[in-house]
Amino acid sequence: MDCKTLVDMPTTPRTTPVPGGQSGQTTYPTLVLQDINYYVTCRPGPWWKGGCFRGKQVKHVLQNVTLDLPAGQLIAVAGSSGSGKTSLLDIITFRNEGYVTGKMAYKGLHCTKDNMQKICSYVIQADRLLPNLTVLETLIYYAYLKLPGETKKSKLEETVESVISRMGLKGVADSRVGGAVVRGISGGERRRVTIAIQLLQEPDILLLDEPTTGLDSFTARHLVASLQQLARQGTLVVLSLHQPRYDIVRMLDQTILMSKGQVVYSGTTSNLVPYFTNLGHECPSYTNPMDRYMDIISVDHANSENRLNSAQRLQTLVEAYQASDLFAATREKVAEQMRGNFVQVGKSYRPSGPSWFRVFLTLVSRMHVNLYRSPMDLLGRLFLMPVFCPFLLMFLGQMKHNQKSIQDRIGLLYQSGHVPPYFGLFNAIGLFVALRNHFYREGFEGLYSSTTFLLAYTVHIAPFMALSGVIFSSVLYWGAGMNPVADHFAKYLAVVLMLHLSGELLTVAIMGIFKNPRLASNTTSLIFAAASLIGSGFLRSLQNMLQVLKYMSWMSFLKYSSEIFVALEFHNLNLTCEDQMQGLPCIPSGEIFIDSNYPGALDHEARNFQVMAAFTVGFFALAAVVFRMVGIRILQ
Ligand SMILES: Nc1ncnc2c1ncn2[C@@H]1O[C@H](COP(=O)(O)OP(=O)(O)OP(=O)(O)O)[C@@H](O)[C@H]1O
Repeated sequence: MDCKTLVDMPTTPRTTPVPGGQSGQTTYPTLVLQDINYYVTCRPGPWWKGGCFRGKQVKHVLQNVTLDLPAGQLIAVAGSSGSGKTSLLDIITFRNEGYVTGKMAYKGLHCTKDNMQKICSYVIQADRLLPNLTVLETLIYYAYLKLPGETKKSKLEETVESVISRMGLKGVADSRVGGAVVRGISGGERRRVTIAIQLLQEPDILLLDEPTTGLDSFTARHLVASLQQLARQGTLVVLSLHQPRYDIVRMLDQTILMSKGQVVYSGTTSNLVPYFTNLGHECPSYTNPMDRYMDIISVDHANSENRLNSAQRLQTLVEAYQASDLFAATREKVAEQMRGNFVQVGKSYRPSGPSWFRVFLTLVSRMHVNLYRSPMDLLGRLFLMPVFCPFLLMFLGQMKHNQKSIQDRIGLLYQSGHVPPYFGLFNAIGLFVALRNHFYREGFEGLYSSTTFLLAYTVHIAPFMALSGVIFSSVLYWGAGMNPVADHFAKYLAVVLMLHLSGELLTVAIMGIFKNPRLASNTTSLIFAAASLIGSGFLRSLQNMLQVLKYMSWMSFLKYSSEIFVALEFHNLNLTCEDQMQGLPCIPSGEIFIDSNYPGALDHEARNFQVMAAFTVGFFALAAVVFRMVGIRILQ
């Protein structure tokens, strides 16, 4: 197969008319882009070479891109790395970071972020799926998140089944998706699941960024064939491709060739060879035309002479395209659509999505199932904190009622205040990252807000946290022989639970700022250490601290938990003086210890509980604000 067979390729029969089309003439809806220019600002060089001190540079990523993209055809945007393919798809879906000029319209309506989010689905390069769910479960959960609230269960399952068979996933419907750590379905199947998710809502426009990257030739061909079929059913399918193989090129109805942010060719794939041959760039026999044309439109950076020659050739090709009849026809079509003179198909925007409550329940259920399916994660969340108790008990044993036991009690209370938030941190670092990445993708699609996500996360961890906290507190409290009053134990447990939850929520908030989990972990550890140093009073008496540190200690949540712990443990505690150290006064009762080290702790109990609760709620609010302000990261 070679260039000749590509010329002979039949052009797509466009037979399905849409309402309003003139008889005998097919008028598929078209997405039109008019004079799109895209600019991004970037630093000239890295910061360690002084980039921070030089002014930002403006990069012209896309230049005067005018395209008409009709539905019903499989359209590919091809070009070498950095040619602007992803940027073009980003602009269509309003995911771009920089500044855009130009116009975009679909079905007679100017495109806005809101309406494009509703009619357009975007398959990014990476597959972000929860590894422990099966293919069927993944799609069912997405159906609950995407389809209108009134959709009946039977209809929802029918939709999922139809998408599964369209994407050829029947054989793996009950297989685990898997990921980097857990073995699951193949990479190609994962790609198809990602695409299937986007088909649940039957989008008008489906964009795919390099969907064949990393796939073997058979899987890639199968995937593109599925997309071709989808396009034939009337969907506008645009995919970006690096350097497609010949069998894939043959399936493409339209090809857009890009280089350095400029369109070098846009038209039918069958016209590709005659077009370039006319320009004096023949395609030798037995050559993949896409390889040939990709070579001639790329800028060769091997040396300055090659660079100059290839850049000049590119410029000539761009000018030739802009002077061609092909481009004139495109401009005319686009201008006509922009004038609104074409058939108005009407607003086919989807009905509103599911209710907030349905989305919330779906998220909680999905997070639970994902956790239950991973025994190690589940065991870690439940038992890592309690496993710490035997070590503490081995070290302390049953506490006595003598003078030395004061130090033991301080050590025990110190650990009681530190272990729960630190294990909250470990849990968040281990288990939140995958969910966060998932949220970035789904949040971008507008499926739910950051507050809904964080609320679902908090509700899903609550039972595990409660069980883990109850085991930890019971073993430590009764095992070490702390103040044996049921009421005191209940209050101790409440503080442990609040500390555990606060630690996890603060880590989650920090992970909203730092993408890198290790950086988030270190930052949160530092905050905990600082809070302990200035607030707990276990490392240094609060009475002897500098005044400024005393003021700062009010900001430490460990100040309040420590006061509660000390009041609970030392209240009504009688101590013997038999082991009194020479030169040191005997402390015969817990009240004396409280008065000299934590004055007023007994009276402040209610206030301390309220502040602890406020910190817990505050950390949740902080996480919600951070995720909202920092925004949803674009993860390709
Ligand atoms: N936000 C941005 N900041 C800086 N440069 C950017 C930004 N977005 C795009 N670019 C630059 O614009 C050019 C086109 O990028 P784009 O990702 O669209 O290319 P591409 O054709 O999709 O490449 P690839 O095939 O490697 O994914 C590149 O040189 C890229 O560095």
